[in-house]
Amino acid sequence: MAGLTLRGIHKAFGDTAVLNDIDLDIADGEFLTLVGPSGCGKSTLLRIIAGLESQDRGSVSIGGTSVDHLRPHERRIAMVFQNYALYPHMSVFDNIALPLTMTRLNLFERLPLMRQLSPRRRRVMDGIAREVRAVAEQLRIESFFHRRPGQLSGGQRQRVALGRAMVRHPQAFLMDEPLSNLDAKLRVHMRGELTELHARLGATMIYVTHDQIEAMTMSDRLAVMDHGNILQLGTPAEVYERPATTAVAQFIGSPAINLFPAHVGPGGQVELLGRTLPIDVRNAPTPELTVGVRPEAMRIGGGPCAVTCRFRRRENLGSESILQFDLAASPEVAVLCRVDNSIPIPEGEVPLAFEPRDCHVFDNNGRRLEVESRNAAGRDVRRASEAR
Ligand SMILES: Nc1ncnc2c1ncn2[C@@H]1O[C@H](COP(=O)(O)OP(=O)(O)OP(=O)(O)O)[C@@H](O)[C@H]1O
Repeated sequence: MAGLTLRGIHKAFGDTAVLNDIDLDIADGEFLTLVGPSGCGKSTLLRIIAGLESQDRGSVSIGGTSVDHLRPHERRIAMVFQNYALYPHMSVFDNIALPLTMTRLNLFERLPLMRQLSPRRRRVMDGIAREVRAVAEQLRIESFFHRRPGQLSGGQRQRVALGRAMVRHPQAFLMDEPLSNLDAKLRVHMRGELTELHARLGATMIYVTHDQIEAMTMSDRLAVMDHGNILQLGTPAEVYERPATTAVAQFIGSPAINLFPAHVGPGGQVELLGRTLPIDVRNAPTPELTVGVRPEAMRIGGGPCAVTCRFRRRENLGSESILQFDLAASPEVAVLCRVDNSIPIPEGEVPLAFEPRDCHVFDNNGRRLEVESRNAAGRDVRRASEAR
């Protein structure tokens, strides 16, 4: 396995730039996820790493060596796609063995007629069969070696596609939304399997998804992308706890973060919908602010930090519910609150409270401010300085 380095990767289709000078270092054995909304450039970046697309500028290195001049199959990286890309007329065994038969048998030896006649072919195929079996055991797919892809479930097909990637012992795995064709239950199962596989193989994996739950649960680090830029690179916890921009805050976290318009009050504190919050923003670069509070940080009830809302509807998730409210002052602003199901459904106008330390403050350009806030007892709970 190997680490990867991307430097200044730029790509445009016609006049439209889809990747803007991307720099990224992926450590050997790391599980890095490219996550972001549809069309932000994730797949294009992956295809450039694989050599399936060429960049306009910049370079890709694998294991410290530039691969810009190499064709896809020479880069020794394996790509797994959402549509599996299996050959429907071939058995599972033949699909997995294909990368090995293509490189180890010559054209003549690949002819069906030669199966019995060439002793060298038999020897090579015995070796290939051993390797295919070893990979299949890891993925628990030996029992359907003789089936065709059409006779498998989506999860089984995805495992076959993984097997075909693994058998090549690539320097890195590139995965483009590999679970997106599976139903919800199978996705959860395969998430676990992929995480275990990564731990077992110690493989470098670059994974593309627009599903932020996959990104949060599987990755060592996330690169959150938007409009061809990496907005933030960090561990799932860092990105969730300290989103660098409003766009990252909105994309990471489910249900999505609540965003409220606010500004710097006369005393240099956050003023939100007529209330002064004990959060020092004297150093904010713009007077207009946005305050984000995650639905799980809001509770029904009053307090020094609260917004008045009107109950709209409840989404029951089993043990807990997402309650949707309209902001009383601006009914077009939806406010979400994640609560335990033991809490009675509120009626009419209710206050929703939160702690100052749970507020994410952003300037007018959507950039995070590291702020100083005081808790109810008046103690400082955060230091001030700009995050980026
Ligand atoms: N071959 C192409 N020709 C022209 N435009 C393209 C081509 N491939 C991709 N694009 C455009 O480049 C942008 C980025 O596409 P890309 O597939 O990388 O996005 P993505 O983040 O992977 O999206 P999704 O999550 O929907 O797969 C999109 O606007 C897309 O329409």
